[in-house]
Amino acid sequence: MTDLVLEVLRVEYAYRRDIALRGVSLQVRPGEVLAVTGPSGCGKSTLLHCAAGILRPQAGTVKLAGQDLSELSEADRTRLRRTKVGVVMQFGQLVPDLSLVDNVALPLLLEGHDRAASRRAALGWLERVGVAEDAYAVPAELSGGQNQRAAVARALVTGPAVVFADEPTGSLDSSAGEQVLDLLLEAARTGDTALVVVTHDNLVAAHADREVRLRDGLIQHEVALS
Ligand SMILES: Nc1ncnc2c1ncn2[C@@H]1O[C@H](COP(=O)(O)OP(=O)(O)OP(=O)(O)O)[C@@H](O)[C@H]1O
Repeated sequence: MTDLVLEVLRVEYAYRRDIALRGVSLQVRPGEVLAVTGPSGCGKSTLLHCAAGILRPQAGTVKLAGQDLSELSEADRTRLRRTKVGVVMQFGQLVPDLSLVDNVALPLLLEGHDRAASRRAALGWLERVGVAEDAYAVPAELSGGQNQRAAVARALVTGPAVVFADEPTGSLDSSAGEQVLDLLLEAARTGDTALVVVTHDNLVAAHADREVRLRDGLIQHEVALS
């Protein structure tokens, strides 16, 4: 039994002729915070999408919560993503027509939980991230910081094994960014949810346990930070 929540082994990914990853390997333990850094275009987002099971690498393997993604059917991959993975993107990417509470309840509803229980859990998470008073507003009525807090709540509501965050503070001012970062770090420190965060933000990287720096689709170096 391996004590790893994520294992990426010699992963390669190309968008037609544009090679984004040239054989990247990394491992993440439960509750660990890994920052993925590097210059624009080096492959950070592609790595995150491969690790989260959103993109299928052309070579190499990704094991998420002990399961080799290449051995799963599309339906099983989707199910694993829904139950074990939370995702936070730079601009929240909430469903625009749904209120915050319905956005956060959505992953639970998709898993077949009943509506009342899903909404109760969603409200609880909106409270924890500090936007409960905005629960019935739609994203366009709220600030980027409020939306991003709700996106964090949506990522955590299923109790995932790992949260993948792509520049989660990139669209926020520094105070809103720090609050969102604190919420993600708290989930890692207290809930054993690992966090893999792509970032250009030195503050985010400084809070990680480890930093993996990419360059031209390869790991340039890996640093233990704590
Ligand atoms: N959908 C796509 N189609 C074609 N090429 C792509 C696509 N997405 C990314 N690429 C290319 O793959 C390479 C890696 O891109 P990726 O977005 O993973 O890098 P990144 O490090 O996350 O960049 P940034 O910091 O600017 O977000 C780049 O050369 C990019 O142009």
